[in-house]
Amino acid sequence: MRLAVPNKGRLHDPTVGLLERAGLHLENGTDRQLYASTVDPEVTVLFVRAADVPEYVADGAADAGVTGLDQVREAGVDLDERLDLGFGNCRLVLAAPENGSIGSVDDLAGGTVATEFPHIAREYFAERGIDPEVVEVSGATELTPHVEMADAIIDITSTGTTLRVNGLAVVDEVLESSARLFVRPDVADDPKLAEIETALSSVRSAEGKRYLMMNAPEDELDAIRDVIPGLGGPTVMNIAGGDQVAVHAVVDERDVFEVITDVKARGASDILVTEIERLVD
Ligand SMILES: Nc1ncnc2c1ncn2[C@@H]1O[C@H](COP(=O)(O)OP(=O)(O)OP(=O)(O)O)[C@@H](O)[C@H]1O
Ligand SMILES: O=P(O)(O)OC[C@H]1O[C@H](OP(=O)(O)OP(=O)(O)O)[C@H](O)[C@@H]1O
Ligand SMILES: [Mg+2]
Repeated sequence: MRLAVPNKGRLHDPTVGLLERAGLHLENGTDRQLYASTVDPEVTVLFVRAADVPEYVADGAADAGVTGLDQVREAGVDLDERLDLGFGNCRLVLAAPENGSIGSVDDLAGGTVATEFPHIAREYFAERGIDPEVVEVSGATELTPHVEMADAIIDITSTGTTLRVNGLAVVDEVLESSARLFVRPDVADDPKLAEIETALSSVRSAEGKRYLMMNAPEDELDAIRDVIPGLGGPTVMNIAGGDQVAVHAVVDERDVFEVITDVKARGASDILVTEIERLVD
């Protein structure tokens, strides 16, 4: 199974980090290398531009890939989306100079729009029954309205800083995007893909969770159970030769503070909190 992942840019580090945490350790991936083997001899990673991932997968050079939904929509290829990976969250928006003449999509009839996403742009305008000229640029799109190249842009925004410092305001949202695992439909049932998917989603499931361990008086167990909002209830183990039990539970990170206070008040001791790398349901 070949997995195409971004070789640089915003999605590279989080993708490699996710593969590592999922246990798919890259064996020989260096900065300049374009492919790497992994601990699984059946899984190879290809490093390509985020924008090229959809084509690599669709053409069969790779079987699955990680990239933004925006890139898959722009490529116009037919891929199955399997997992939202929880990073690369951004919005593709139509934006125009603040306080200018473009206040709605319709104001762009007969106008010009600059974008790195011409395919998405043309589709978006066609759905709205207008046909502005779409000018393709390969970066610094936010500049184009200020040099009379375009009346508006369709570009990525996340914090909104780039739009703001360039005096642009959002006119409409075109697409909400994030990094996802995409596969070619004909490999959808491949058992290796299921393994990769389980590994990646186990990392996602563990995010924001903590493993809590404690000793507790056996006769307080019910009271302690009541205050642990665990995943399917805590695991309880007898400790030989005493009236204490060991209680283990998976708890939401944001509940940990309160749970510790509550279990301590019910006699728990030796409380340990650890991070969880992966959680396979
Ligand atoms: N500001 C952002 N916040 C969150 N995600 C983003 C942001 N900008 C881009 N992305 C996501 O990351 C993907 C890749 O963008 P990135 O900027 O890393 O590469 P690029 O500039 O298109 O390509 P390259 O660096 O190879 O020239 C985008 O398609 C989008 O899904
Ligand atoms: O809303 P913000 O948080 O400001 O993010 C938006 C900016 O991020 C991306 O650019 P990037 O930083 O990836 O630079 P690039 O143009 O070189 O791709 C995107 O093209 C926007 O310009
Ligand atoms: Mg970019």
